[in-house]
Amino acid sequence: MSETDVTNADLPADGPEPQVHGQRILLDGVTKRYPGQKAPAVDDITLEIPAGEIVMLVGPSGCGKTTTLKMINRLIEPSEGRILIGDEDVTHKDPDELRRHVGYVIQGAGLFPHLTVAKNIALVPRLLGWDKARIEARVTEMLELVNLEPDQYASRYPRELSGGQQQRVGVARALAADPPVLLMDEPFGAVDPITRQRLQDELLRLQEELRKTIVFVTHDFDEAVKLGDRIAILQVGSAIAQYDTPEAILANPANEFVEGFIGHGAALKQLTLTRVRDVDLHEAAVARVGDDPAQAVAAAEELGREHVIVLDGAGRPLRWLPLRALRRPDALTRVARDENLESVSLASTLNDALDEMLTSSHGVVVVTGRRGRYEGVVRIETVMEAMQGLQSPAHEAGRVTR
Ligand SMILES: Nc1ncnc2c1ncn2[C@@H]1O[C@H](COP(=O)(O)OP(=O)(O)OP(=O)(O)O)[C@@H](O)[C@H]1O
Repeated sequence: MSETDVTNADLPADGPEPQVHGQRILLDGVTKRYPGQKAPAVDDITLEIPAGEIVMLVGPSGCGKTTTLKMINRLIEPSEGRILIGDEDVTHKDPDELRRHVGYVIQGAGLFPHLTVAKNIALVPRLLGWDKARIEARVTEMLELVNLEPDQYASRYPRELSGGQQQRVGVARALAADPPVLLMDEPFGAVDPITRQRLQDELLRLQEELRKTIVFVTHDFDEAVKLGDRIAILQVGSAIAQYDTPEAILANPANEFVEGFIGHGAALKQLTLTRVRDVDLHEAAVARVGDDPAQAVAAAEELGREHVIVLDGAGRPLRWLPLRALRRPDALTRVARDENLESVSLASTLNDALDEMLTSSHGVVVVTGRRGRYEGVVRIETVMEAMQGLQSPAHEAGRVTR
């Protein structure tokens, strides 16, 4: 499967609440002093991370985000304080044992280059002594979970994958032993913006199913708003400037530091709070591979459209074709996939959709849903309308719903 095939599957909005598999994390008065440093890198942080939520740690470079994160799996030992996962104080637990139950994803995925994808994913289950059949089944399940075809990818080496695919394998590896907690340190920092947006969407889709407790470090406030159930905005020494939902932080920044961090264009950032699934999609003219081109043209003309979006047999968008390209009778017999087709998923934000439109200058992006199937299109007008709605007084007063 290529990068562009991968899109979100969305759970039905009215389905049962998925079970929470994550555990609460409590940092209780945690301090880290590095030898030879005058001030502590992390100074007495107390933070409760609720079970099954994504909490984003954001803040300027050097403020202590990574140190805070790495103390949770004791890659860095706290100097003072306690860390609880569930009800267990893990501050004095055997660190190797602890790390087998805490997934960890870093920038660039951190895969072992000399191990195949399957062996990378199997690492922790092997350390936990799972039998061969169980490990094999789990590797297949994990690759499917992150939208990589097991037959195609299991025996490859990391260098034979794109950056985005490597990052997916990194996530699969971190989840292989089904840990209740996942720590992610700028995991999508090294991939291009489009791949980054897709990986973010996939993480949200996974989280709908998995409900892990995820602590996620990022420099990028937009990423924090998109992914976070809550955001902790940190200042030097991991001092918490504000810890709240993205909506509350955008509506009521606690102080000047937070205001500065949010930066200008708060209205634009509000677009990050609105998902594509929350707006009315438009219908494009649609044709399927194998359809009669003349009929496709007639249908498009009836809708007053000059282009059709061609779908494959599984209903996934392949490419836009102008009507003049449909004059040949075999025009829809074989249609190649446009690897650069602008598309977003239902879980993407309107900000993502706007980004795609601005870089493509089409003014429209295709929306995909479950298993990458075509759902409709978002038009620039929809984004503009949403932006006007977000600037209304109700939103300024902070009554923003998600
Ligand atoms: N091993 C170390 N020894 C000494 N000082 C360190 C060490 N690791 C980090 N520091 C210092 O601790 C502070 C916090 O670093 P940390 O990496 O946690 O910050 P960060 O917010 O994650 O930064 P960035 O966003 O740049 O990755 C910084 O001043 C850093 O220089």
